[in-house]
Amino acid sequence: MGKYILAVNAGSSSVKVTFYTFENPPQAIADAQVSGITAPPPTLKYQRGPVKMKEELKEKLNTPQDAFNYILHRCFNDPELSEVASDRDLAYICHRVVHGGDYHEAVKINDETLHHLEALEDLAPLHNFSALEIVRLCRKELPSVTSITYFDSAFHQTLPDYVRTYPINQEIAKANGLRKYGFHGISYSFILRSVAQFLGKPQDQTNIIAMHIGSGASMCAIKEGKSIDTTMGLTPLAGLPGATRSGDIDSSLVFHYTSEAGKLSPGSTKEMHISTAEEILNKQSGWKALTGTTDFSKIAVEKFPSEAHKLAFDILVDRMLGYIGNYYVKLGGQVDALVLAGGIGEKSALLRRTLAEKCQCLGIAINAEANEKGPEDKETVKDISQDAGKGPRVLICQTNEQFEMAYHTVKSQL
Ligand SMILES: Nc1ncnc2c1ncn2[C@@H]1O[C@H](COP(=O)(O)OP(=O)(O)O)[C@@H](O)[C@H]1O
Ligand SMILES: CC(=O)OP(=O)(O)O
Ligand SMILES: [Mg+2]
Repeated sequence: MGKYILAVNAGSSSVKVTFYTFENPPQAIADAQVSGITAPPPTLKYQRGPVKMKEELKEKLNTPQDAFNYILHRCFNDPELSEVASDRDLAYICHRVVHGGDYHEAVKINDETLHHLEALEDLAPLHNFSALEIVRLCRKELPSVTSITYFDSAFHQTLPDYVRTYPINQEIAKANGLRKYGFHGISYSFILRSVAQFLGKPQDQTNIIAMHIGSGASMCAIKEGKSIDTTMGLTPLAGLPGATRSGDIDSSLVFHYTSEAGKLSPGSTKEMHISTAEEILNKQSGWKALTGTTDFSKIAVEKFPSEAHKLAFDILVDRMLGYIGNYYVKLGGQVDALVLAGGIGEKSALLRRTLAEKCQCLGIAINAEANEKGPEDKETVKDISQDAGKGPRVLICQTNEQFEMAYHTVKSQL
């Protein structure tokens, strides 16, 4: 069996891949990311040891599967990365799968488990299809390597019944699996472990309000190490707005938006069925619809380029504040920290400052300089609070979903 782990995080517009050593904790030996798959030309960011590069790709990569295949062969053929040159060098491939239905933990892929996961594809076609295409590709091209799927939803299996249940006909709900699942759980698991360690507390005594704010954004109330509420729902559409997602809206809105809502969208394929309503709310909304950009670094700037940019920023802040208040109360005010993670949470000092200013009534204050500076490259958790002790601390956590999967893979084999 090979000695390395390949961890794959496939999104709709980007694919992130990291190779790790099989040791505790795993060490990254190479990291590659292709983004801009939906807005060509795609770009590759590649890091091997201290060497970092970024290039625009001439290749046509239409899907996350194409991007994964490209990255895999590029790494296998890189003479400077001779440790991983073929499937013989790999012990496991870990895949992030967003929707895991009722699965509580990761599963090894075989005919039966793959079949079960394929049955879930219809519940979350926009999110699961690409990941499963990559799983299928790995089984075909790298048949000697075991694939393990990790689910974003698994962390939220602890949601109480009254949180996970939608008030609709329960027979229909049960028959169709219609409940709140919640996502970004691989990230929340990384955040919980890292923050508990940073605070010097056991995980089962740690209470936090965690925020994973990237192109998909969500929040989670963690009480004594368990998810007790989260903003996403049956699918990642619910809760906060994102780059192209509306987040919470009145569900009847979509029938006023278009009479085609229930019809299949032009983006559907033979294998992947998406309704026009899903397409509009997942792909044509969010801050892209408001401002024309999916890049939040163009929105969260001191002098907003337009009223529309300011509105997009204010909407995100408003929705986040709503959930902070909600979760603060649900945690009985016993909150160790507000934790910001994800591309935006980790990089936008303006967002953090604005939230902190508006949460002063909870005893929250941040250190302006620490906030502006943000975390160093290898600093997993950074405390940016001003007055430790008065209210919850404010922390930045540089989350890492690929690491989390590799870490659990090593741990489960020890
Ligand atoms: N300095 C910054 N300020 C605000 N947003 C930023 C900054 N740098 C990066 N981002 C945003 O982070 C987002 C990507 O976050 P990430 O968690 O990597 O996303 P995902 O995994 O969902 O693709 C993009 O919207 C990007 O514009
Ligand atoms: C669950 C989800 O929204 O994932 P991402 O942020 O990677 O799109
Ligand atoms: Mg992500």
